[in-house]
Amino acid sequence: MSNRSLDDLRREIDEIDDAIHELIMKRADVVQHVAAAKGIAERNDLPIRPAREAAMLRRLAAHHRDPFPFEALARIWQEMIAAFTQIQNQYSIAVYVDDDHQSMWDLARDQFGAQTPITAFPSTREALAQVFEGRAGVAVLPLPTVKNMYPWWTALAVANAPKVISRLPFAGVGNVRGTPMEALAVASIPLQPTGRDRTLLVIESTDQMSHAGLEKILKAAKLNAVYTTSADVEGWMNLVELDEYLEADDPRLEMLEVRDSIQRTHIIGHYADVIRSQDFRKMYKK
Ligand SMILES: O=C(O)C(=O)C[C@]1(C(=O)O)C=C[C@@H](O)C=C1
Repeated sequence: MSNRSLDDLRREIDEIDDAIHELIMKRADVVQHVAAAKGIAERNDLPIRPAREAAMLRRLAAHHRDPFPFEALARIWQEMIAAFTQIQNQYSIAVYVDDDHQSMWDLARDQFGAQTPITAFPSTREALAQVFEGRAGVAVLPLPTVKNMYPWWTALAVANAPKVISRLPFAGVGNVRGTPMEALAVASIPLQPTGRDRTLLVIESTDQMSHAGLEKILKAAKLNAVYTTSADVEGWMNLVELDEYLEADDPRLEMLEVRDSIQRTHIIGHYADVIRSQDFRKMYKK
C-alpha cells in the first residue's frame, strides 16, 4: 500500500480525470469527422454501427485488468458511444414494456444511453410500427420465444423492412426492473460481420414444419440452427437462428429454396454474438 497522503492521492485522481475529460472531448472531434465520412447528415442516417461497437468492446475486454469490473467499463463505453451517436444525428427509441416486460426499458436505456429519448409502447406491434414509419430510429423488443403473444419478427420478412441489428444486453446483465430478460434491437442501418455473429433467417413453408424436420433441411444445406420457433401468420413462418453471418447471396439459401416445402427465405437481421460474464472473465483473466 502507498504511504502517500490522501491529498496527494486525490491530486493524482484529479489529473487522471482531467486527462480522461480531455480525451473524451478529443474523441468527440474525431467522431464528428467519422460522421462526415459516413455521410450521416446528407442522408439523415442512423449513425449506430453495432459491429464496430462489438469489436471495440471485445478488444477492451481482452486488455482489461482487475479490480475494475469489466461490466462497469462496458456500461461507461455504451453510455459514451450512445452520446457519440447522438452528436452525429439525433434519434429516439421505441421500447415494448408491459407488466411482464419491465426490464425492456432498462435494457434500452443501458444500451442507447440516459440522454436518448425512449418511449414505451404496450405492444410489440406498436413499438415496431414506430421504426417502420420513421418515428423512432430503433425498436427494442423481446427475444422471440414460443410464448410471445404476437410473433413480431414475422413483420420483418418483407422487402426493405428494418432488420434486427443487435442483442441486448451486449456485455453483462445489470440491475433491471422485474425479471431479467434479453431483447433484440431493430433498425434500418448497414450491417457488417464481426467474426462472431448470428443470423436470423425466416423460412416460409407451405405446411407446418417440425423443429427436427427444419434442422434436417438446414443441415443438408450445411447450416447450423441454434434456435428455431414457428408462427402461423397467413402461412407458416419459421424463425431460425444460425451461428454465423449468412450473406443474402449465399448459395446455401438456394439449396433451401429449391425444396417443395419451402416457399421463400428472408434474412431478417444479424447481430454480433454477445459477451457473457463468463466470457469476459475468461478473456481478461491472466
Ligand atoms: O465508428 C463509427 O462509425 C462511429 O460512428 C463512431 C462510434 C464511436 O463512438 O466509436 C459511434 C457510433 C457507432 O455505433 C460506432 C462507433
